[in-house]
Amino acid sequence: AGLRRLYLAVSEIRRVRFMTADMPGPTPYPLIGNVLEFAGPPDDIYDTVQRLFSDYGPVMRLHLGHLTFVAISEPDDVEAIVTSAKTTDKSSVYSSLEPLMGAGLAILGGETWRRHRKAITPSLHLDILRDFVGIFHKRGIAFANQLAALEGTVFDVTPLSGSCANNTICETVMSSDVDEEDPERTTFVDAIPKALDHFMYRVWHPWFLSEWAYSFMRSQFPEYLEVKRVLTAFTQQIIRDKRLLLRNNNNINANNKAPKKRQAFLDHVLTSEEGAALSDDELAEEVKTIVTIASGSSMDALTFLIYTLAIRQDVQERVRQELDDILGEDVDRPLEFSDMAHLQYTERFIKEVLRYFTVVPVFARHMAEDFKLPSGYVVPRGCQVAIWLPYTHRNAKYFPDPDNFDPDRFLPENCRQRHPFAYMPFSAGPRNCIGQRYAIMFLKTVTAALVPRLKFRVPADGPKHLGDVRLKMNLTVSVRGGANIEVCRR
Ligand code: HEM
Repeated sequence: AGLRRLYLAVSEIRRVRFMTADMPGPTPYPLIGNVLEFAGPPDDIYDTVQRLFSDYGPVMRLHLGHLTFVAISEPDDVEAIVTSAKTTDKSSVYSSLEPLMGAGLAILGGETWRRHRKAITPSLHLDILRDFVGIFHKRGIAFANQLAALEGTVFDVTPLSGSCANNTICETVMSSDVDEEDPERTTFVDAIPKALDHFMYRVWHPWFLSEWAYSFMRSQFPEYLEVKRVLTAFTQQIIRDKRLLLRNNNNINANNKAPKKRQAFLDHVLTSEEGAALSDDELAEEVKTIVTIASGSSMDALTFLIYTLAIRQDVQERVRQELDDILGEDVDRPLEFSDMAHLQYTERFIKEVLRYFTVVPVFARHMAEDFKLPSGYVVPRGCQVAIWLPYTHRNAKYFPDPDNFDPDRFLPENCRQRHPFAYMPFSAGPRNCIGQRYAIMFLKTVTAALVPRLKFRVPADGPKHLGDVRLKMNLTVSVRGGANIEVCRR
């Protein structure tokens, strides 16, 4: 039976290779395929994919060991993949993330994914997010104070954005105050990019996707195990703390005192009808997924936002002006949910940041059946389809003068004619980001806390133009060499 399975697997690989042979892409070597393209330093990978894509795109075939990826970028192709009910299963490479990030929504497939998605989505409803604005504001002020204390120095804002994002996520997931000084928290935030570095390394060296095979990689496996331990220990702690808090709240109720207002995401999942579909263990895995994914992506988004303000003083001034108009004399007034709709330039600015620096640059699906793309290629079953968004987001057909940073591209009159799938930093369709609105509200509120208090700039040897910013990627994109900035109080 083992031999038969091997024979079938090899036949499938040969079928995939045969059916993708006429697609554009670099010439593969036998067995290893195109992995040598990525043999340089890991920090080069982003530039390598961009280079390959401009040579071969908008549809490109890559063989990585036994896996074949078809990378797409044209909005019609992307739309077909992300909206089809037949292509909701994630690429098999993501399963190697499970020990690090949990068996949660981002990784699961089939019926289990559907059940989890139904259980979780209602707990990020707008009515619930409304309650989070106060936490976003509080965390934004704490972040502003932390940055103000660094006045007179040059520093990489990335880890600090990471702590702000993680403190916020934990507080909104848990509804308890977080201990900012907790060394476990700092270790956890540091572990997220490391975890993603391991993941990326294994994608480009796919024979290490199995944990067993990776254990032979003596130079990396011990650190991998440590990262896994840190991520797991921290999320277990969150759930333990939450249980304790719920028990204490119940005791307060029993003593007939006023119960604490429930507003955390986890409270909603635990008490909602939909959330009951998840067992305790499944919920623990979801918390692990959400805390790591949300912290990691929000960290990079917040860093790009601040870095853009530092490089583009004119944009910073317009954001400040808008906040000045909304907050007036009272800079200390906490931003409220009702203010969100008035922050129109700030919203366009955030959208443009997420176009210009696509935080999640690529995501991939597994093809269970042959699938004909609108561009004409047939993607065979067993193939992985990767959506390479930086190419889409910088396509002059949809974004004229694409390397120019211009928030006004997102004025309603400038969006009307645009293909709806030309801009999708949060993906789209049934597997889109469940944290999209959360992320936008978080970024808006933190911007409103930072900009009236602080002025950002880059040091003299920093990039003069946004186009000079070099990028690197693991699962998310970040600034190569660190997002070094200076701040001064206003
Ligand atoms: C600016 C910040 C963020 C960006 C750019 C982003 C982007 C994305 C993208 C592109 C996907 C689709 C990935 C795929 O199909 O493989 C995704 C999925 C997901 N995101 Fe986000 N995200 C952000 C913030 C958040 C936040 C704050 C949360 C939670 C509160 C979150 C939770 C998730 C989850 C759970 C999924 C998986 C959904 C599923 O597969 O059903 N994200 N995100």
